[in-house]
Amino acid sequence: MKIFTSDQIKKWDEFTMRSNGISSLELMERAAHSCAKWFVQNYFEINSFAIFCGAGNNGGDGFAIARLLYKKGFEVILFADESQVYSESAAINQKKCKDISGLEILKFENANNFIFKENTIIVDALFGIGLNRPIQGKFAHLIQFLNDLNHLKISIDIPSGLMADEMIADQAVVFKANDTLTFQSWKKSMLHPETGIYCGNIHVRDISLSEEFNSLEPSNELVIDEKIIGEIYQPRNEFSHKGTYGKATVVAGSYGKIGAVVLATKAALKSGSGLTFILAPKCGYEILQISCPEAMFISGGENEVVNFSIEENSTLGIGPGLGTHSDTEKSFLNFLKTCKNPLVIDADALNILSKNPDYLKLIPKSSIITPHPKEFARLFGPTENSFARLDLAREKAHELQIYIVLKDHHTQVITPDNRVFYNITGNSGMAKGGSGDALLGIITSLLAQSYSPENAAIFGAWLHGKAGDFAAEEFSKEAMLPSDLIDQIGNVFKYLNKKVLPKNRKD
Ligand SMILES: NC(=O)C1=CN([C@@H]2O[C@H](COP(=O)(O)OP(=O)(O)OC[C@H]3O[C@@H](n4cnc5c(N)ncnc54)[C@H](OP(=O)(O)O)[C@@H]3O)[C@@H](O)[C@H]2O)[C@@H](O)CC1
Ligand SMILES: [K+]
Repeated sequence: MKIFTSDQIKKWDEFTMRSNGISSLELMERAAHSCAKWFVQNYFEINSFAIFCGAGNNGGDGFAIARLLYKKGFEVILFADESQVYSESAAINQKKCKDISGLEILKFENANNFIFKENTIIVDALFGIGLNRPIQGKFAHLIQFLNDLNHLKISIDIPSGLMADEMIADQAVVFKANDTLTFQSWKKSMLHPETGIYCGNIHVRDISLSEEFNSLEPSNELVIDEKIIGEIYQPRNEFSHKGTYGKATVVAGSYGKIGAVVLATKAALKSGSGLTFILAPKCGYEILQISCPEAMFISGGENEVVNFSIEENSTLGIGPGLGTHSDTEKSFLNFLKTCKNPLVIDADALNILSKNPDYLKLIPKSSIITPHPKEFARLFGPTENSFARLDLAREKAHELQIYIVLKDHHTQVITPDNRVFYNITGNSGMAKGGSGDALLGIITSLLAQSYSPENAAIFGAWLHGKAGDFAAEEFSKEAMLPSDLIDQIGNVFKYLNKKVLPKNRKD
């Protein structure tokens, strides 16, 4: 799914109106119906809504939703500033509400003294993607007041105070929603931690904006959806053998950190590589042979990996629990000098590379590195916020001609040609030591199976998150472990074959 800027979304709305032969008012009605339907489906038992409407088309949506919910028998109260100059469509919808005798429109100021019923849902239709400056004055007071209410809060299109594609100022006032019903596609600000925190759960509402515009309009930022995954995933060929699915080698571990090797290896095995090898120190030999009997062990030293004797033609994932011992560092750097094929690099291998900017030049072209924000900062320097971090990652991915999998709540896969793929699977239950080791194993395994580096990174990030979601469903976010995530990889492949492929395959 492409991510568009607010200007592009406006063009998309206009293109749709022209090509469908409908007015702005009709498109607004479509959007409002879609939201009203969601409210009925999800909150049928709650019959009270307080809807706050601004002067633009977002406010227009609010008025139209109020009318639709009222007509369905819900109790609705509207708050608006009657002195504001409404957009054309908002004015028409405001008038339609005024004409309904049971639908009261109160002033914003009245909200302070209004007694909201305990189960009233607060709906934010103050500002949408037309916000063009920080919120101040009476709107800021109103939003602060609403944020302090202990009620369920839902934003229409985007929480008021957020711009679709920009970072917010330090002291910005933003409506803090539990859920956001956004039209047609994700907005960039919903995917970054500093701004996404205001959105709650995102529900993308399909309002049938033009498919033609969507395919023609360029965007180098995308959300990894199931359509993309359906196109990447290659189901296994029944007439195949273990040689068909490549050789993956996990290069990892040091004394006391053999668990990281187990996790990375198991994740690689579960992701389908034909042959899986482990290059680890001897101290982990028994643990690894017992916990990962399907993998073959190659000794890389006594307590650390100091010898990169790699199985021929195998794809390497390097880093988990590797340690940064000077001998490990020396042999890793020497190995890199001879290495031409793309690698997957994480954790301590990244920490070694961060010691000297010249080391970065040793990374083979088209390799995939998987830093978390702290590792990223060690490698490339600090940035002010996640938007700036992404910009720097784009610069570095291009300069080094590598793929960067920037781990975050919405992990970003950045390609050497400046595209960004945001992952929307995964959850906070994965914020635990060991999750990253599993990701390295998954991506290495996919790369070994001849997925291109780009597809291995995108598919790997998605698969990892989806397995995490399945694990959270079964064990809770708190109790789920990275090993539970690995155990769910099989269910994700089953899901892909049953649910995703039939929808997305043309052949
Ligand atoms: N038919 C369609 O196109 C459809 C559109 N849809 C909906 O429309 C939304 C976009 O609507 P929009 O463009 O009217 O912008 P919106 O955010 O409602 O308000 C902008 C107004 O606020 C003002 N303003 C800006 N910043 C301000 C500030 N800080 N403090 C105070 N005022 C500020 C600005 O006026 P200004 O003061 O800049 O002259 C302007 O009056 C979109 O998110 C979706 O919900 C859907 O219904 C689908 C169909
Ligand atoms: K809003």
